[in-house]
Amino acid sequence: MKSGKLIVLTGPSGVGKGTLVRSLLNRHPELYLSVSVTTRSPREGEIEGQHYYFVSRSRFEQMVEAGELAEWAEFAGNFYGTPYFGLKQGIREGKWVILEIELEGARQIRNNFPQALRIFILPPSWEELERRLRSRGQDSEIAIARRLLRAKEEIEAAGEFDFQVVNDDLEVALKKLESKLNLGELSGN
Ligand SMILES: Nc1nc2c(ncn2[C@@H]2O[C@H](COP(=O)(O)OP(=O)(O)O)[C@@H](O)[C@H]2O)c(=O)[nH]1
Ligand SMILES: Nc1ncnc2c1ncn2[C@@H]1O[C@H](COP(=O)(O)OP(=O)(O)O)[C@@H](O)[C@H]1O
Repeated sequence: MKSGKLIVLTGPSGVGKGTLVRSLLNRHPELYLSVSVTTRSPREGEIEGQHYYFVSRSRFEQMVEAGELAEWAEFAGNFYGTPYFGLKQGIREGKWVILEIELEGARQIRNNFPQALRIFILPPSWEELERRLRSRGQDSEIAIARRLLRAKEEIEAAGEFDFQVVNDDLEVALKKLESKLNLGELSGN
């Protein structure tokens, strides 16, 4: 894999990773999002193969044993992993592959693909992170509490990443990401 072609995006749940990635993908066709497998249940509106591949715990374990995942981790009671087939597909298409993954997975990628560019997304404040998680209105109180607990650990590890971007104003954060990734000007579409 050529240098700079693998991008890891990590940050606490609710910080806006998904929102940022969707905007980047809309504006830059050279980017490719790797779709993860997860044992989490689909949220309302989530589409199989687009947001995630939703699998059973036993299917996930099979994939781990068969060596089909480039990295995997447990997060807030569910398993998540990056299938090699998505990475390969993105590379075949000559694209920059983005992995939107949590901290443990990002650490595995650092060990296995040291050339990957690793970015950490920070919230403007703790209060705002909590507000975003709740306002998304997609998770139970237990799921939110687990995500907030994990968020503390993740934010403490932000310094391990190549650079950090604060997602306060969305457009400002997008521009910063684009400039760091050398993606050129937003087309505005
Ligand atoms: N290690 C790893 N983490 C993943 C993967 N896919 C998603 N995640 C992370 O798992 C965490 C939970 O994701 P999700 O349940 O969709 O919740 P959300 O981030 O709050 O929308 C987030 O930090 C994701 O970035 C993956 O393939 N591997
Ligand atoms: N810059 C921002 N300012 C205000 N709200 C935002 C911003 N970025 C994302 N959000 C909102 O915060 C919530 C969580 O965003 P999401 O992309 O789902 O986060 P993540 O993928 O990191 O869990 C969503 O309701 C989203 O619309």
